[in-house]
Amino acid sequence: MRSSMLRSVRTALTSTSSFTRGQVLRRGFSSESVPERKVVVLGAAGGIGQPLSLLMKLNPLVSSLSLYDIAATPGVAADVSHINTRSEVKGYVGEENLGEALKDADVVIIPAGVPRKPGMTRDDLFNINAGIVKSLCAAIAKYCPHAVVNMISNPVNSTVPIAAEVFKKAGTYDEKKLFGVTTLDVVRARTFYAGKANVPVAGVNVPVVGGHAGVTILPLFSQATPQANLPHDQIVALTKRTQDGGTEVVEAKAGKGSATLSMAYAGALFADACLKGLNGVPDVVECSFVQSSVTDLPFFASKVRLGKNGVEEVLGLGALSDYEKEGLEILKPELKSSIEKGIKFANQS
Ligand SMILES: NC(=O)c1ccc[n+]([C@@H]2O[C@H](COP(=O)([O-])OP(=O)(O)OC[C@H]3O[C@@H](n4cnc5c(N)ncnc54)[C@H](O)[C@@H]3O)[C@@H](O)[C@H]2O)c1
Ligand SMILES: O=C(O)C[C@H](O)C(=O)O
Repeated sequence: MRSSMLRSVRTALTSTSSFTRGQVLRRGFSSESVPERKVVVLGAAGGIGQPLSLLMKLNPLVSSLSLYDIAATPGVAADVSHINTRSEVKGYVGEENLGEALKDADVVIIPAGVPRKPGMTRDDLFNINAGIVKSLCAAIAKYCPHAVVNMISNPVNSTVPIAAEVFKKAGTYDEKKLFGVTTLDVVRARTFYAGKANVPVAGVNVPVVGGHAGVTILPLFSQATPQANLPHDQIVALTKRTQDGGTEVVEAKAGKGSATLSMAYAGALFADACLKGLNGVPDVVECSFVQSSVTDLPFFASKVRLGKNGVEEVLGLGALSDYEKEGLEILKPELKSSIEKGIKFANQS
């Protein structure tokens, strides 16, 4: 999946046409049958939004790219629109234009909201971001109720349940179409594991389950491929580094926000997987925070098979090591309370 996306990016950068015949054939489409797909980025002028918009502009599966923010979108859209790739770009600014931005969307990506500063938890963002997400989701329910939603805004463990409640109230909830984006945890786990195992990162995969905050992020290094049989103390260190990956970036940025570039990469990777699923590409599997019955919690991140309707199958956890079983029990109370906080907020007003 990753190599095909890199291929797509390379092709987009080197081709004056939207996508090459070879690429179209590799995806199993005739050039006539590549579907039109509209992707919307809400918060497109932000630290994540800008590079994510760039990466979506490079994605040949996108035919229409709609960039929305409360400020500065016209400049971002004008800039990105000059890139000679398939999609037509439009920029929208201000709430009065949100409906037009969302209309006919296939995939809506939401990186709108404030990022952390050193010393903050993701939950400290709740007070501001919960309201932002709630109003954006109300607009999604109104203007593009069938779109696949990729939630990036933190705290993901609460913003996804908020979105679900907003959609339920509007009568548009489809649990197959709501995703919390946890791909950055997988990206980090792959990178850190490859470093420790001394294997080429391109061939590494590591499932990451649970949620997206601190101990709720549970990388399953026992299932990492290729197997490296790392000693337990190294697995513990890798787990901790993956759980604290966001904080590592927040501290290094020293007050200037959180991960933006790696997040844009991860967000583009996940949106690409959703588009492939919608287009009927078989065996597209990514980890994501979704409505789930894998544990006793109503939402949980695990491997998910993506298809024409969004989630095709939520996959189970597989065999866990004792250390991972312990991690699973540790994460449940925090994840439960973050989910409940989101549900309560959404139903308050
Ligand atoms: N899921 C993840 O793995 C992950 C990773 C990194 C960051 N994040 C989260 O993503 C969010 C954005 O981070 P960032 O660094 O891009 O922040 P940022 O402040 O640089 O950008 C956020 C953008 O959202 C816009 N915005 C605010 N309210 C809006 C609204 N009502 N409608 C549309 N746009 C609105 C702002 O104008 C700004 O352009 C944060 O909540 C951050 O914690 C999540
Ligand atoms: O750490 C953060 O606040 C941003 C994001 O959730 C991350 O994992 O980088």
